[in-house]
Amino acid sequence: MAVRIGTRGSALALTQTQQTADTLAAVGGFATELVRIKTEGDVKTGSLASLGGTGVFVTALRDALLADRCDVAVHSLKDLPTAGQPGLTIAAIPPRADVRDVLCARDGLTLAQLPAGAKVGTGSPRRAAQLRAARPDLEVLDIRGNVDTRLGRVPGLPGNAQDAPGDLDAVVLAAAGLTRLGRTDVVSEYFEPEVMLPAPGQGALAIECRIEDGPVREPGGSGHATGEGVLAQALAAVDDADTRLAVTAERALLARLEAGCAAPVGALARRKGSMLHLDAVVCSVDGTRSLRLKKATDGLTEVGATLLGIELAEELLAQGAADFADLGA
Ligand SMILES: NCc1[nH]cc(CCC(=O)O)c1CC(=O)O
Repeated sequence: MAVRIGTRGSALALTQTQQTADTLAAVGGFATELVRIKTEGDVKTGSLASLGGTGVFVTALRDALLADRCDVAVHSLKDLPTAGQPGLTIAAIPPRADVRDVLCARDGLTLAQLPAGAKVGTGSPRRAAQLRAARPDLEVLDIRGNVDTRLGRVPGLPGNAQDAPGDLDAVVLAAAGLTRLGRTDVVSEYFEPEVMLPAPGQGALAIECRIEDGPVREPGGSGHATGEGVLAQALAAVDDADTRLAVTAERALLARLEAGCAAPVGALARRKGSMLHLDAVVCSVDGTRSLRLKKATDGLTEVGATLLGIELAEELLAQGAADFADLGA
């Protein structure tokens, strides 16, 4: 019987779920079948920030797993609330894609080349704050919708109809989504993490399943003791230890800040040799205040990564991050 893989219906979700399904099928030697699940985030309109609550894209997929309507769900890790779901486990975190945010501007313009007053769209307070910090003279607008809808608002981007009207000069998106969709031709600039720190978990996927179907995880360890089933073995095989460590640190920071998915918080952990380095920024949404700190650890275990995230969050809080940033957003 085929392993049922739950997915949202957006082009990005379908693409990344299909790619993950193909990898699992190849590694595990079993058949897979995609099951489409509608989520609250797909149904409601209004700004993403105003939808409120974390995980609008996630709840329906989790419900489907718990109700045995699918066996596996593939999430964008940055959309996954830091609180786990009883009965489910993040069974695998595959190797991370490009973590950067990108500018998709008309006429191939870079951020520095956009004229004063140019309209830049993003639904993310984190991106808005870092954009405003870099270019206070821009008009940053709150937008939402799937990747194609956002790109469609910038006239003349590759892939948009020639005569399509657009109301924005640029939008900011994640490189990872565009890469998965094969749409990096719309990118006019890749933002290095020094300019814009990505969201915790950006560029990574989380493969979730019911606990009893997943690999048996070693608490405090960095690896897996593999469970019995073919699905558990395939999940353990696609898990990437360095990506798991990095996102563990980023998400521990977010959790300790008690910050929601729409909070103006950027974080990026990277392993270099025997050290795990974590950079984090907390901003006021108007871009006038920000606090950016970094910290490293040689504790390359999930416990070490978690402590790194908690300690850096506590340093941010001790220096007043909660006073100027709306962490509850
Ligand atoms: N919030 C929507 C979302 N969730 C994950 C991605 C991109 C892929 C990723 O970061 O893994 C996107 C679109 C975007 O931010 O451009």
